[in-house]
Amino acid sequence: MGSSDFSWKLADHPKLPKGKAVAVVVLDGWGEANPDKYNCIHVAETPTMDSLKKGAPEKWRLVRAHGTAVGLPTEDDMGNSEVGHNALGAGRIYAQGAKLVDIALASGKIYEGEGFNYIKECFGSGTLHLIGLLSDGGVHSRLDQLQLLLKGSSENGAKRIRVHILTDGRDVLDGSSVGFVEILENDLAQLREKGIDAKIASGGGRMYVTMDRYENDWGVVKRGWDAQVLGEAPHKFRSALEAVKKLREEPKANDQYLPPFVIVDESGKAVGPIVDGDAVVTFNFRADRMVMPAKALEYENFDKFDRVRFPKIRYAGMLQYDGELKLPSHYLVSPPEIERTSGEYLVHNGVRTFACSETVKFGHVTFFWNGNRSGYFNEEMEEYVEIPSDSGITFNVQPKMKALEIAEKARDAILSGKFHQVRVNLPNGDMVGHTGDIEATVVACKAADEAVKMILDAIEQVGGIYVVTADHGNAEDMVKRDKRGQPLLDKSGKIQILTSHTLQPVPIAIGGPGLLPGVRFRKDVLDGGLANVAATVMNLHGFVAPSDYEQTLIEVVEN
Ligand SMILES: O=C(O)[C@@H](CO)OP(=O)(O)O
Ligand SMILES: [Mn+2]
Ligand SMILES: [Mn+2]
Repeated sequence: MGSSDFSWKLADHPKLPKGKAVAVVVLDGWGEANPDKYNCIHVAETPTMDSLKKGAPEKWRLVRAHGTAVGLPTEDDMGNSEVGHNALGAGRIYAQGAKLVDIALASGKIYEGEGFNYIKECFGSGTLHLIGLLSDGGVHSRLDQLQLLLKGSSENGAKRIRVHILTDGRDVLDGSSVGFVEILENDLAQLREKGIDAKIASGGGRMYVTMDRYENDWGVVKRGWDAQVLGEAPHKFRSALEAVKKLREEPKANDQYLPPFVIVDESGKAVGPIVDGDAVVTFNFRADRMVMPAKALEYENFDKFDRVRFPKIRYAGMLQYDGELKLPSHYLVSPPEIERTSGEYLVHNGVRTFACSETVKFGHVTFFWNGNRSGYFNEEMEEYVEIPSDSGITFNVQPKMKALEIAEKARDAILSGKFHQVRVNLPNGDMVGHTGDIEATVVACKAADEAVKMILDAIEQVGGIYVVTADHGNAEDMVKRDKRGQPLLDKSGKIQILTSHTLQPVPIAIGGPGLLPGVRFRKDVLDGGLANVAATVMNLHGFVAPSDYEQTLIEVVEN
């Protein structure tokens, strides 16, 4: 598209009216799967979502939410919130961080870029620190990418390397941290044989150390800072393998929540605090949980916690994590250039928007929805409301979370008549699903269903339209399965709980009194995915989507 002939103006839809209130509801972690006792959505009472399903195939269908449909490298990649909401909001499929990093590593271009050259300046006398999530989950980072980066950095001049690991257990099985540490230790030993001084320097569980998001709890980032930068933590070990093994012996220990630890030498001194003259790379490609640590590492003025020491370092992200804040300013791989999102188009075309979730998912319907961009496009036209999440708990103890409060805000926004689009994310299925607590996840799904009902009732009252969908699966399958779909048992005969997202498709339902009677899902978009939703929603606002958007899922037939 030549910039000179570009216009934000969307063409009028030939048949669909403007001005209707459209509720866009995203159920986080709500996939479609066979009904059995590990399908918490099936087990839970979900009368509202069940009633929507009865509208199939004209008003209810499934869409793809994983793999290449959302820009991930392969069909074995489960969906996640970042790529899911990016696709929902942007209406196109972008090669996502995971894939862009793969390409940059495979071609070696990563070592020629501005970011690597920037940090390389420190390799002469400083240490290269790599901070990130240690697993092969592929949601925030990938082990094989870390392995390539270690090898490539050492071949490109790094002589002293310290890895600060975050254990996972959320995108991969709980307990798998031990195996990942073994692999990494093995790689580092091989580097040492080549004369590179390479070690693990600190660690901790991802949900307790470093990887908070949307400013829910700066204490999480501080614990990481203390271990990684200051070399201070309540637990000290001589090796990371010993650390994870020992810390996992605690009753109820869990990879996601391991306490922070530092690795010390024989005299008890931390082996790798970050000091003046060092280079630091956060090797996660996914944005949300890296924005807060990136601020701590990069901002001269910072008041979220006492950093004690703010070392003069050269810091680069694997990607740039926030396009609006340009944070961090140096990065190894350019992020996907997600531009002209549906949110930006709609405000240019007079659509007033309200978006809401609770803190842990707030950025999903704002930041991710808008292409990893913080802030409003147009403050006059948009209102984003964040309901504070509970912090410092695992959500199985509060499975209802703030679903009701989110629904109330959405209801009030709909009834106020001030907005054309009211967009929410209901976190329960996902956040509670990640805890692996099946009973609590059933309660969570019921709560999300009740929230959907409240929003649909408000739409009914104002004669509006609803679109109910999800960003990826999670709660619909809580057990690891073999190739035939049978639950897998561990050595002691217990089922292996699946805390992660899934490869399942997700439902999308449309309806409401404002929907013209002839509107239905087309039959010719068989492989429809989340990226097809933006054009669909634009139609429901009375517009035709831009020609480069993925096609709409709906058509209007004469009755
Ligand atoms: O919690 C997260 O960071 C991811 C899982 O790693 O979940 P979601 O993509 O749903 O945000
Ligand atoms: Mn999600
Ligand atoms: Mn999730």
